[in-house]
Amino acid sequence: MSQNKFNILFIINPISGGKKKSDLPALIDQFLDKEKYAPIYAFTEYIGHASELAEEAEKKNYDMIVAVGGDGTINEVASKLVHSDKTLAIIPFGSGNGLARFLNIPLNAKKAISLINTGKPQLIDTAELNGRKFFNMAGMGFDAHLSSVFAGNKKRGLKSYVELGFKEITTYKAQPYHIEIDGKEYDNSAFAISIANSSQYGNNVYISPKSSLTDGYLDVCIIHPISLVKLPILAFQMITGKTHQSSLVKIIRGKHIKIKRNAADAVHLDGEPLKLGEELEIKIIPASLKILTNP
Ligand SMILES: Nc1ncnc2c1ncn2[C@@H]1O[C@H](COP(=O)(O)OP(=O)(O)OP(=O)(O)O)[C@@H](O)[C@H]1O
Repeated sequence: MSQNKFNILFIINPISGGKKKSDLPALIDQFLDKEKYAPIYAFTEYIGHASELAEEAEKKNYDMIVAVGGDGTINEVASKLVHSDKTLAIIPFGSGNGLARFLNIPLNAKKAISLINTGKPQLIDTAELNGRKFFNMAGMGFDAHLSSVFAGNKKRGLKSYVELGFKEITTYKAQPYHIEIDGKEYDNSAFAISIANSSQYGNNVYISPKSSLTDGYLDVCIIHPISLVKLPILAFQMITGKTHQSSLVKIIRGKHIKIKRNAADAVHLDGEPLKLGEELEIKIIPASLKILTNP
């Protein structure tokens, strides 16, 4: 590794967003400021590999680690960089790119690479659910169910995600939840509950338009049970960033959230599904990740 340049590791997910990335190192070589940075490239080979590479890199002489992929790849890499002095950067290559869009990182690869030359690191809040980190959004109910079905789907990309969504939404039933937010209790039946650190799921679909990554709070977004005829209204409110004014969604800010449901079920952390038990505990970790943003 270089002694007089910034050492930068690119962790590249070759399957995210359904886009090929074999020629990406050459593109990075072309657009990265080589006077300033000494780049190293690593392609992930399996689920969890990005996390292993980031953990190793955190202990080594790297100054910056770049997650090349979507929110799932960022989650794996960033989970190992919470409270680290190393900077995380993003080249968005996902299906949704929720965190990258929120941070205003260009979706164009050349522009995202150029931003690494000039961008400024900023500390953002991160969060954890039952001890597992998330950075953009966690959720349960329909969105976790959909992530879980999408993970088993052969096709990636936005089109297949939307197609699956239409199919699954017709049969999904709302669930009851007991929710405690900073000591205050609520009993709700919900179609889905999203715990928002940023404002959007990805693809500029906003569940929590007023969320901030630097306010020290999470937003608990409870989507009320909803009939199929009202779904287009909710979809319109999400696309136009109006869910904070919607009667179909209740948004409550909090730092420490406990949720009890009737049975073990799916949750998602930044779009990656897993099955967890009935009791979920979620906490904000304020100003805990150094990340490159677009000034
Ligand atoms: N070589 C690989 N083969 C199969 N899966 C991989 C490989 N490398 C990484 N993964 C997994 O790919 C999954 C999807 O990645 P990611 O979330 O970044 O993309 P996406 O789902 O297309 O985008 P987004 O989360 O923005 O919608 C992650 O769970 C990651 O662990």
